[in-house]
Amino acid sequence: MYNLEFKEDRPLDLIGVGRLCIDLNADQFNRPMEETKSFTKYVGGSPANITIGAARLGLKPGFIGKVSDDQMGRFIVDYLKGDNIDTTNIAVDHTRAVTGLAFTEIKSPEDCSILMYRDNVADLKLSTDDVSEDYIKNAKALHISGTALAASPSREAVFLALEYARKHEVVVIFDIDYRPYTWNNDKETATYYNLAAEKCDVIIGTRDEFDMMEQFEKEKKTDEETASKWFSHNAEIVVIKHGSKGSFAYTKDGNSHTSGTFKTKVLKTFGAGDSYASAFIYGLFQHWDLSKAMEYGSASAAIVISRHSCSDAMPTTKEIDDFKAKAERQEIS
Ligand SMILES: Nc1ncnc2c1ncn2[C@@H]1O[C@H](COP(=O)(O)OP(=O)(O)OP(=O)(O)O)[C@@H](O)[C@H]1O
Ligand SMILES: O=C(O)C[C@@H](O)[C@H](O)C(=O)CO
Repeated sequence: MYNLEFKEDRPLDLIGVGRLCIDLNADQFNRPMEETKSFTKYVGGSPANITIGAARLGLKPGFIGKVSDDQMGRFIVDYLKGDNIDTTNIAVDHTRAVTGLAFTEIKSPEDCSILMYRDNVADLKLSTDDVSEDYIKNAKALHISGTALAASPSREAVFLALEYARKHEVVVIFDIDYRPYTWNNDKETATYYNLAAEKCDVIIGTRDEFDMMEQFEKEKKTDEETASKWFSHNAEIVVIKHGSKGSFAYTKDGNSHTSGTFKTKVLKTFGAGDSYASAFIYGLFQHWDLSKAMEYGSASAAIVISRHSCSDAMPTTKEIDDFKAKAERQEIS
């Protein structure tokens, strides 16, 4: 089992921190973006997606972020309000910064990519002035996304939020969320990721993302070695995702868990990580054992990758329960 203490008397369950952007998902599938004629607009940004997913499952989330002072910024805030997400700590930029755009390309169900426009984006202008200690101390958990560490002043805002969270015994969940195009070089990336990850209680990432974080080590680590490294800091749970092969989770008490995947009709692969994370985190809030939380994450991911969007596609508990009841399991391969 794991040792996470959520302070149950606090009004907010989970505060997301970081990227609020717009996904523009290709309407014409199975072709390169050069041939795409139209896109559908959705709210995007990994931390936004995870927060929306948590709200869809019935948690009470908040968000610390910054949006552009235009129609896109207002679209994002209105959408979050529609999911009963507290938006009181989403600041509006006044420097003419823009909303990040994530154009998605669906060449085939297995060959999807994301073209991200990230210059002068409002989300990376989040500053320490936008981070409220009172807001954070009223939450059970804080969820941070690694990409928010990519540039100042967002970087410092995240570290301040981390400090407040640790001071007030707020559980910190770190989704590595490594997006190379947002960073200047690998060494800088790993430096900041390590400084943040060392303070977190739960770390979720793919094997490649952990390899990036651990690049200063003498040699590449196995999943077990990765877990034990982060247990030597503050981690209670380490989750390592392996795409269609499933996921592995480790707890500080030496136990490990594996989860296979659910068979699904894949339309696009992106969104798997965010939907997995939101449902896994929901499971932690229910104090489920890790295998059950991982299974919930896998089911949520299987639903979302069969749909066109990420945020809009985030399922409710009923949708996940119905899906699981009908789906066939593919054990870990
Ligand atoms: N093809 C698939 N079929 C069924 N389930 C899948 C598939 N791909 C991923 N999943 C599920 O989603 C989870 C997360 O996927 P993955 O390991 O690709 O994370 P990620 O790289 O963070 O995702 P994303 O593509 O959203 O960035 C997996 O552990 C698995 O449970
Ligand atoms: O995180 C991003 O900026 C891209 C997301 O908006 C997109 O939905 C995705 O890749 C989800 O994993």
